[in-house]
Amino acid sequence: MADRLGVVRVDYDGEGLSEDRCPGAPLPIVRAWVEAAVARSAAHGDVPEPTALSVATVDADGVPDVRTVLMRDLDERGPSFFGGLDSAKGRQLAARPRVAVALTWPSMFRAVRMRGGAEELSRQEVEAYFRTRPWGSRIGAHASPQSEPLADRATLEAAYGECARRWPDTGSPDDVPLPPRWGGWRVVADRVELWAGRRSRLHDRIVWERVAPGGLDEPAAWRRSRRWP
Ligand SMILES: Cc1cc2nc3c(=O)[nH]c(=O)nc-3n(C[C@H](O)[C@H](O)[C@H](O)COP(=O)(O)O)c2cc1C
Repeated sequence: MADRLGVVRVDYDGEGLSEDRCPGAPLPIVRAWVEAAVARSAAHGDVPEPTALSVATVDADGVPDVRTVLMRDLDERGPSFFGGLDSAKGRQLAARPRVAVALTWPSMFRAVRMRGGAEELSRQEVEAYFRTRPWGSRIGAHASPQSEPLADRATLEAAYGECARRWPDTGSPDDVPLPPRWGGWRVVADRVELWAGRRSRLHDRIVWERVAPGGLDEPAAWRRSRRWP
């Protein structure tokens, strides 16, 4: 049956999520779901960007904003992502370091949500990641004052060409310096939710709420509960 947008209704038929599969702290299962999405992407191609992370911030007027980035790391401290420090997200996070993020894998009937604080990554962490990026992406980071008004496409390409001439590709990770206003953030979650779609919209929702300081891998820091779908 198609709905009003012409979209065929799908009865989500995932394997669900039971308490006995959920550890006392969320990291192991979040990581397992990310790894499963990455593996599925490689095997079936129906999860095009398995680490695509929706990042919601709040502007100075309290109006929410959201965009998609790529999650680049995930450890007990939280997921991290990169972008321009003076971009809209960068300015919003500098003024109000609160964030909500979501990973969504519709073909797997799974989603993960987190909310909490955002902390800026150290220059060492940013540099270490920047050096792993392909030359063209490193040049692009220099060429683009992200989120600023841009007159036309030609201006962007001219800026890229100028940076490419300035820092030619030598095959070394040192050929392009880290742009001073390019950085990254880590989400320090105080709430984590896993959603597993099931038949007749009777989905499983398991929530971990922070009750004490500690990493995403420390059961003593979290209280786990279930939510109505
Ligand atoms: C799949 C996908 C991945 C993206 N990855 C990043 C990223 O890792 N970092 C980034 O700054 N922007 C990324 N973008 C672009 C952002 O969605 C956004 O346009 C940009 O960060 C500027 O957002 P802002 O003006 O709210 O700061 C990505 C977009 C898509 C659709």
